Amino acid sequence: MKVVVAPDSYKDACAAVAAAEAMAAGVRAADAGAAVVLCPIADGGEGFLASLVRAGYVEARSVATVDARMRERSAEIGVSGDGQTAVVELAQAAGLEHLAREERDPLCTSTRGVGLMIRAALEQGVTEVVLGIGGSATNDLGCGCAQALGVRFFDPDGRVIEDVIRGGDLKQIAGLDVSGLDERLRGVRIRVACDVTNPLYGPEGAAAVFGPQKGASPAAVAELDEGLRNVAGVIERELGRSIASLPGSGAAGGMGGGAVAFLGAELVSGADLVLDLAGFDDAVADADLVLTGEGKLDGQSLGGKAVMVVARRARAQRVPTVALVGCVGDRPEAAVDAGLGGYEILAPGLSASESMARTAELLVDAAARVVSRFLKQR
Ligand SMILES: Nc1ncnc2c1ncn2[C@@H]1O[C@H](COP(=O)(O)OP(=O)(O)OP(=O)(O)O)[C@@H](O)[C@H]1O
Ligand SMILES: O=C(O)[C@H](O)CO
Repeated sequence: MKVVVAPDSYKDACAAVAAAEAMAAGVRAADAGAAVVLCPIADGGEGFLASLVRAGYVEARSVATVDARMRERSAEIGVSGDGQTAVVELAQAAGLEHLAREERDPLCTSTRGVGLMIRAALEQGVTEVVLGIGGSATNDLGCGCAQALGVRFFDPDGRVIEDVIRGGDLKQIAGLDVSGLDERLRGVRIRVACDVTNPLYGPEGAAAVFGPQKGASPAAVAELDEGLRNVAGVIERELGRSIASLPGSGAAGGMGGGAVAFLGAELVSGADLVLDLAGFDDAVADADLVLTGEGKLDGQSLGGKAVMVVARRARAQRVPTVALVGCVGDRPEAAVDAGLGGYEILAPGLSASESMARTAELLVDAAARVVSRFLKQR
């Protein structure tokens, strides 16, 4: 038999790549001759590139960039085997993890380094850029990134802002000009995998929800929120694009919205993107079964959830999907009604903490159980 294993991460318990390896071991324990294809899933945040490299979807190349406080640093981008697609992870440049606690202040940080990495990707001659965003130290709506790629911003007196734009500068922006955008971006498709679906501003927006973890005080949050609102208005007026309530617009301090407005990017589910890179649809075409999974399966907001994306794509080729889950929340049957073939709880008898500590090992057993049952029923 052939099984495709495509788990999400089990938050706080097991990374997606390790989960996929454990599932594969379980499949082989039940059927030594089984062919197994591993397609672990990742969201756009920190670790996006590393997991795509580990999964073998892209190869890492070293590039020069700057961190959120504009200090030079070396980072990595990923390039696919055919040289057509580059993967750029925002957190490699503008990640919060590169700043010491006292350096964290989204009024003073910028996504300039992300723009430099996109430039490096364009130098490789790719036709597609996949940008993973999240885990940022920034709240600049991607203006620093756009500036590095040729977008010009103007102050209320109509003067070009020459300094690198940081979160604290957003409220001064009164105009912009995208005509100087790097020409190589034309004809390059940019897709953005966001780690969250928040809108740009307001109570659920980038500054209010993620500003504090980046070091913003309540006053700074209010200032950043006002800045995001201001630039969204400028974008709407000058580019005719409304980004405020796009889901994911508020990811990475507004980088999601900025990528759409300045770079013509599409915001997509990380799961769909990763499955494309992994060649999931081709792998499923002649498969008998798909295994997916996550920490907790519940019936709420099933839309963009990785396990449901996997189930939908497998079902389109009439291949059943079973989710191996640590535990269930509210109404897990809703997932089954929405197209999941079924779910298997790793170890219903164990306490949550014990189950979490032993996730990888329990995944081997659960995958073996599901496959044995599947073979018996055939
Ligand atoms: N092995 C496990 N056994 C029991 N519970 C687990 C296990 N692994 C994770 N969990 C539970 O699942 C929770 C995380 O759920 P999940 O991995 O689905 O992430 P999420 O953030 O809820 O959802 P999503 O990744 O879809 O955004 C953990 O906080 C924990 O309560
Ligand atoms: O970078 C951030 O702001 C968070 O990870 C949400 O995207």
